Amino acid sequence: MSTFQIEGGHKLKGEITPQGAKNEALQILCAVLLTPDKVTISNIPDIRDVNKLIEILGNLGVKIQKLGKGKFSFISDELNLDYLESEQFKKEGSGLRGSIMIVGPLLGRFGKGYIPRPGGDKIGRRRLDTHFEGFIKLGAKFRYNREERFYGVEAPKGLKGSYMLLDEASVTGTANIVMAASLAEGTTTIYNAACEPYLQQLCKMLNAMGAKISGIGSNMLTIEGVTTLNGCEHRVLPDMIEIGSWIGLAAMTRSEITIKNVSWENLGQIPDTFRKLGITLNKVNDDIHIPAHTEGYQIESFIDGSFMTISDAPWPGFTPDLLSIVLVVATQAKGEVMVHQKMFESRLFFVDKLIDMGAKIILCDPHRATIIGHNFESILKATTMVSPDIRAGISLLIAALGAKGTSVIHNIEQIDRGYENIDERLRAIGAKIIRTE
Ligand SMILES: CC(=O)N[C@H]1[C@@H](OP(=O)(O)OP(=O)(O)OC[C@H]2O[C@@H](n3ccc(=O)[nH]c3=O)[C@H](O)[C@@H]2O)O[C@H](CO)[C@@H](O)[C@@H]1O
Ligand SMILES: C=C(OP(=O)(O)O)C(=O)O
Repeated sequence: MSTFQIEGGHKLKGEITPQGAKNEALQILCAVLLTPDKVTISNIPDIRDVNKLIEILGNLGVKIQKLGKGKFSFISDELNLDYLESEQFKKEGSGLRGSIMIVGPLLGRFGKGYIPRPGGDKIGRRRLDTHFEGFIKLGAKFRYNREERFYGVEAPKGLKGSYMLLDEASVTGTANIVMAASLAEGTTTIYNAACEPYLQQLCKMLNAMGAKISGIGSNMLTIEGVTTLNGCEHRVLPDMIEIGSWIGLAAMTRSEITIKNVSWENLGQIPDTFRKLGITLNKVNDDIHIPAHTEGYQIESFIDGSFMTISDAPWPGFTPDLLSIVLVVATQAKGEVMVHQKMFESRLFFVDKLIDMGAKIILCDPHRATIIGHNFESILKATTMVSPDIRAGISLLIAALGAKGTSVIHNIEQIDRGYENIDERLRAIGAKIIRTE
């Protein structure tokens, strides 16, 4: 278990460039399995989850070549599908959430796909019903081995397009079904589809490979199946969750920071949600400039004067992955806000650590927390803590950078799952942070 030692209370300054998006990269990497041709992908983040998925692809027989920083080519012309039934795969496949998305492409192209119960953040129940109900609608036979927690789908005669109304707008579920349906016979319509930029990017990539997908960006996707897909080149968008994390970091440390090349048109509600906390964000070309909030920042109220609530919703709503950041930033705002995490049941428990540091937070129930900001009149105290999940981890790191004294965060592997080389990048803008293995 590695550790960060963070000396808080220093102003940061400079530019930071976001990495490629973790959740997009996980989808895009799985899509390379759909074609025997070469697929070249750039802006792939060098993070634990993505590297684990690349390793799984390698073990499946995908020929992988590193072409430069974040740039790889993949050729899936001779796959070793026996790997899917090996003990090694049971271990490796369960190491991350994103591995679930190899099932759709394999089912579409080879008529079978298997997966152990995938890992990812322990932030509440994370069911997979939407994925498998979708595959069943496309004609696959489903089996689940409860003891081994191993899922399997088979369609030896191929998949047939169908209409489906998803029970929830699952991000990885939609990606999985879209990939399978691209190689099905006939037309598939997915209503209540998720439509995050991750999915828009995946659909654009599939169309570049010869798929026929329309409705991109909406919650109704129509996919006319094709018999084969070909190679393509694709570039992953900047990581909007990292961008939101750096906005929070700038506000909490009252630092002037420029976040470079953010792809403003793909940020949805993110800038305006931070503005509701009173944070000033300037659009300078495709960068976000955050001035030093020397006088602090004041949380807005709703038009009728009522108490601000920030909650998550499927895209184009506010992403649940940034609520932990919103929460930590609010601890030093002027005013009060309720954070309502609707999707996940166990993602707010990390507030205990912030309360230990002196933050005024009432955890109303597992989904809702009320934060009463200090307006920098009282600074958080340094502490020692364990990072429970990726976004709580980065939130605690931001809290530590804004706190007085030296904090220690254990289990930083959680942070490394999603943030590339974070200590080095933060040191480059003036943070005092040391990693010990
Ligand atoms: C690898 C990856 O891409 N992970 C992301 C993906 O996970 P993932 O695809 O696993 O998440 P899902 O979209 O399936 O759902 C996440 C949770 O939200 C609930 N739910 C979902 C949709 C809905 O309309 N209502 C609802 O309550 C689900 O029951 C589940 O508990 O999407 C999540 C939701 O944006 C993000 O937190 C994860 O970072
Ligand atoms: C919940 C997250 O990731 P995963 O779905 O990979 O666990 C996240 O990125 O915040």
